Amino acid sequence: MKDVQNLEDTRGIPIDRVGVSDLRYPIVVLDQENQEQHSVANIALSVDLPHHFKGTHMSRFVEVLNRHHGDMTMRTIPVILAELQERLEAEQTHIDVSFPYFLIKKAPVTQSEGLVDYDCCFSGEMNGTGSDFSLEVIVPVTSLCPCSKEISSYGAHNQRSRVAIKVRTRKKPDGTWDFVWIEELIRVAEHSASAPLYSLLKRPDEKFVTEQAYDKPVFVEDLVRGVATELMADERIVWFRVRSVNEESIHNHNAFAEIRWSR
Ligand SMILES: Nc1nc2c(ncn2[C@@H]2O[C@H](COP(=O)(O)OP(=O)(O)OP(=O)(O)O)[C@@H](O)[C@H]2O)c(=O)[nH]1
Repeated sequence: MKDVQNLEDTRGIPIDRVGVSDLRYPIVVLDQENQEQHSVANIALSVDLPHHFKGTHMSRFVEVLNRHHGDMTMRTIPVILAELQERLEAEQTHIDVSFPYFLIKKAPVTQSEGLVDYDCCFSGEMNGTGSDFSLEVIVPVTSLCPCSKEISSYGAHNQRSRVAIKVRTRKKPDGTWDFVWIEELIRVAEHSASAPLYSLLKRPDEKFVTEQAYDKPVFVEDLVRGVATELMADERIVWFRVRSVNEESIHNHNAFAEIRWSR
């Protein structure tokens, strides 16, 4: 059977990234409370393709993924990237693993438990000079406007905000990266907000979070500065990007702010 992918291409045009995307796959990630958590990821795997190759070997991406049975951590991802380099004879390999992470949240007064979902993404890259890993968590929170509260006789406009925190951690002497839990980044975002979000609130809880938000008004600028302050003080973090988008309740548009920083 002819191997078309192995034919030569004569146009002299290398391809930066080629591979598979939107591959839905069951994964297992580390969970601070329960050791591990099962989820379903949307995965993209790719490699670079030198100009003289007609095509990459797409089936091998899935073969490599299958060998790891969905075990997705900052320790297994470099191994997957190295295997992709070898199986696909590639210089550069990339992986993006996007998945929902669920946290049991206890309501502030009744302690009623409910699950809140957080969009997360592990991204990894490996090339001839080294490797890179980043973790991103998008944390929905409440923000209540300081200006609205100050100028109004009563009430203040408030809304849901999505705080996206993407971090890179310090590389240790053994070549692995310092570890940061998803839960830690969720807490950092919630510390900067007017109030956290919950899935289950009884009336005493609703009263609590309503007054909690009113007592802690924050601009979108305060949200990102609060996160930045905490991450800058964390020696494990060597780079971060924090971006908050407020789905403004008084406008038909959003407010946003972003800080990028490296140590
Ligand atoms: N490079 C490339 N492959 C494609 C494209 N469309 C489909 N394919 C894939 O080509 C794959 C088969 O090629 P290979 O992965 O090389 O399969 P193979 O040659 O049997 O396996 P190896 O011996 O490991 O190379 C199929 O799984 C298709 O998904 C495309 O546009 N480009």
